[in-house]
Amino acid sequence: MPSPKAKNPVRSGGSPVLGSSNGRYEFMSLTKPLNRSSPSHLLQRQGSEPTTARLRASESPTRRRGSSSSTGSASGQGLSEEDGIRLNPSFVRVALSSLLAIDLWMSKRLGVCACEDSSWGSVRPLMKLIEISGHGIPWLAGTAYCLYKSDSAAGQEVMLNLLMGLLLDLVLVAIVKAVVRRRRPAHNRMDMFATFSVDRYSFPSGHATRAAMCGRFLLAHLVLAAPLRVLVLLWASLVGLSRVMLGRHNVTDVMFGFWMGYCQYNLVEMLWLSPQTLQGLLGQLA
Ligand SMILES: CC(C)=CCC/C(C)=C/CC/C(C)=C/COP(=O)(O)O
Repeated sequence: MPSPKAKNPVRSGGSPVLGSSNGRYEFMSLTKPLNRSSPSHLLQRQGSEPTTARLRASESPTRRRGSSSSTGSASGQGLSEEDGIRLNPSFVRVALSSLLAIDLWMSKRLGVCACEDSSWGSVRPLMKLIEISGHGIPWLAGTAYCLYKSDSAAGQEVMLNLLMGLLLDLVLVAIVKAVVRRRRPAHNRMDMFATFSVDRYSFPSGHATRAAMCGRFLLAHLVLAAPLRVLVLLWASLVGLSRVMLGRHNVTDVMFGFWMGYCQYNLVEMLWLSPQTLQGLLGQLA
C-alpha cells in the first residue's frame, strides 16, 4: 500500500497500524506475514499502544512463556489467529480515521456556497432560504399557529404531536451536540439566524434531523397527494444538501442527522398523545 502523504489527516491520529520510519508512516498488512527485515521498532510501537498492551496483559501464561517463539512467528512465519485478533482494533481505528478523512475532504469540496467568494457563492442566498425553511423557529411558530387555528379534534391532535416532536428534536439534538462536541467545518461562516450555544457544534445537523422527522410526519399524517409527497422528499433532501454546501456541516453530520430524525419520528409515534391522554393531562393541570 502506498504511504500517505504528509498532510494526510489519517496519519495525525498516530494509528498503531502505521509504522514510523524516519518520521514517515507506512501502512502494515494485517493479514500477510511480516517481513523479517521489518524494523523491530514497528512491533514495539504496536505493543506500546494501550489497547494492544491491555490485550497482551490478558494473554495466557502458556503464550507468555512461549513468547520468544511467538515473536519468531510474527516476524517470520506469519501471524497467528491471536495476533490477528490483537491487530483488529487497530484496523477499525484506521478504517474510522480514513472515513473521517474522506468526510472532511468531501465536505470541503462540497462547501461551494460557504461564502460569497466561493465557486457557487451566487447560490448562497437561495441556500440560506432553504436553511430558514428547516429552522426551528418557523416550524414551531407555524405548528403553534395551526394548532390554535384548528377547529377539529383530529387536526389539533396532529398539530399537538408535531409540536411535541419538534420540542423533542431540539432537546435530543442539543444533548448529542453537547456530548459529541464536534466543531463546525473551518470554512463555515457563523452567520446563522437564532442559534443556541450548542449550535456552535456540528454533530448532528439539527436541520437534517428536523427535515427527516417533519418529512416523515407530513407524509404519514398530512400530505397525501403524490406530487406533494415528492415535494416533501425533495425539500428534506435539499435541506440536508444545503447544510454541506453552505459549509455549516460535514457530510457525516447530515447523514447521521437524517438517520436520527428518522428514528425520532418512531419515538413520536410511540409517545403519541391521544385526545384521551390530553384530557387526562389537562385535567391534572386544572
Ligand atoms: C421556542 C424555542 C425554544 C425556539 C428555539 C428555536 C431555535 C433557536 C432552534 C435552533 C435551530 C438551529 C439554528 C439549529 C442548528 O441547526 P444545524 O443544522 O446547524 O445543526
